[in-house]
Amino acid sequence: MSESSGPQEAVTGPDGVPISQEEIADIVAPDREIAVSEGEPLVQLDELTVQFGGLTALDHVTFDIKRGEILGLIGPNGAGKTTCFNAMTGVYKPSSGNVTMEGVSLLGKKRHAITRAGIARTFQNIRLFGEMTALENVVVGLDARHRTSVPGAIFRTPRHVREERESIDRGMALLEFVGIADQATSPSRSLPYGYQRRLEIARALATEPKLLCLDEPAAGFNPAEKQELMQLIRQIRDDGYTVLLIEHDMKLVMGVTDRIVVLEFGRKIAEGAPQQIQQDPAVIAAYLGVEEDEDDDGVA
Ligand SMILES: Nc1ncnc2c1ncn2[C@@H]1O[C@H](COP(=O)(O)OP(=O)(O)OP(=O)(O)O)[C@@H](O)[C@H]1O
Repeated sequence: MSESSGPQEAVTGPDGVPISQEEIADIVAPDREIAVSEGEPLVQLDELTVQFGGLTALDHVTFDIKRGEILGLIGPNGAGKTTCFNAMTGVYKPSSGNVTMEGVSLLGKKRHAITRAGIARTFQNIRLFGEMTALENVVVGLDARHRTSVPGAIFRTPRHVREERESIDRGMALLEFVGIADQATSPSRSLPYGYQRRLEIARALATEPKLLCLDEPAAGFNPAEKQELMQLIRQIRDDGYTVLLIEHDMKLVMGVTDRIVVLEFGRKIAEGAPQQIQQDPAVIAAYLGVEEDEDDDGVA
């Protein structure tokens, strides 16, 4: 078990009775859609193209993200993976093509509207509010869903007080879900690196996304932490979320994803189950010449 992330003691309710994982999951995502329509496309990228001046970073890329799956997005450095995330989440404006979620186009929507539509993400470089506690960082994400007005907050109306209490309960449940509830009151910048990554995931989950996009969540992790992260990603999927994962670590990608899309020079070169991708000649060729590391890069 790594130093930065470990099993937590059983959570108990106000009456001291232990709370089950299922009960925690219900508090974490009360409105989540149970994967009744598992396998249906949730998000569809259709001929998505992003250009930076003369450079085509994403070139007519088409694929579906199916409800309830963990989809890996892989490719050598500079292949266009992050650009793809950024185009989906409103950071970059695609030059052409479309991104739809449940059939509704996300093009032209502002970032917060895309969050509200149900896409949340983490970043390659951790972006937390360093001075805020772990719990406060999560509550910020929850606040995006609140309905009380500014006067409501100033005059502390019953609704505001109720929402505040619910936020704290849900925030704690989310921290529990990602395995760092014991650090709730620590300033996020003082948390070990692995905990900060988990906190980012908890904060993204606070918005109750339909799709959670993880951009290299295992960067800087040791093998034990990677194992624990794989478990957490599976737990997130099993709890009814759909996950899009950009990750360089092939063992992790092959071990945790249901399907994989491979990009090279902005183009999709393969799509399929992990075993298929591992043996795909185009994928092997794309990774040839990429420096191989024991735990990083290289297919297989
Ligand atoms: N804001 C930008 N302005 C200009 N070029 C960009 C911008 N963002 C990305 N690019 C270029 O687009 C291409 C794809 O980059 P991108 O970051 O999407 O690749 P990636 O697959 O995520 O790579 P990595 O694995 O190294 O993170 C690269 O050539 C990159 O230099």
